[in-house]
Amino acid sequence: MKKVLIATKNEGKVKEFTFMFSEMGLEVTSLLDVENTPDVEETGTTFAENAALKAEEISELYNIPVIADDSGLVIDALDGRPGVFSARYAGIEKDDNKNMDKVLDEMRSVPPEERSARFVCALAVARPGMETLIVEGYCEGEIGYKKTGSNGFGYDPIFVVGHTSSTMAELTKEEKNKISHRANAMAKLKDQMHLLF
Ligand SMILES: O=P(O)(O)OP(=O)(O)OP(=O)(O)OC[C@H]1O[C@@H](n2cnc3c(O)ncnc32)[C@H](O)[C@@H]1O
Ligand SMILES: [Mg+2]
Repeated sequence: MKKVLIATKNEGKVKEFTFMFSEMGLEVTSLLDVENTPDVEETGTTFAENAALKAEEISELYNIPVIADDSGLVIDALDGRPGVFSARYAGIEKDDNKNMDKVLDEMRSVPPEERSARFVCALAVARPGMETLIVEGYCEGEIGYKKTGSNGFGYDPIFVVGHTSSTMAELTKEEKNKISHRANAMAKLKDQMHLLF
């Protein structure tokens, strides 16, 4: 089975990419499987810039095609925060619970009709000597009032999926991998995969 290297150290992402790429007959490896890989500095101001930074640095290092994901939660009532700072919103320790508590606290007096938000996922495919390909996927929803559900990862327990009353963390992995921002970005990548691997 052909392998694809995802330039991520996020276990939640690795599980979802493993599920979605296996449907294309591709096996996933990630930076969790490789010793002493660099932490790429995410100095970009957009998800796409950060995804490209991660994919290009790792592709250059190993001289192979690499995919990277930069993703996060964009909340309208917080002027788009946490955005590209989603991982470290409550501090550099990247604690999902603290991140969610900070968002719930900042949103505590925001009325129901103003709690709209979206997940964004930018995927970058970097190949030695070739132009980097970028696709983006989105998932609309709103911020709940408490953490509900135990599936998924990150901000899933406080994100109520649009037109449903379920949080992303209440969906099964099959359901999430059909409607998420990551699934929507993958769908755009799917018809180009034969060119890449
Ligand atoms: O950079 P890599 O190594 O991929 O790992 P990371 O966790 O730092 O990843 P990002 O920089 O892309 O930050 C993503 C943040 O957005 C959150 N996030 C991303 N996708 C999510 C999803 O599907 N559900 C919930 N939260 C998500 C996640 O918890 C992180 O806090
Ligand atoms: Mg990161």
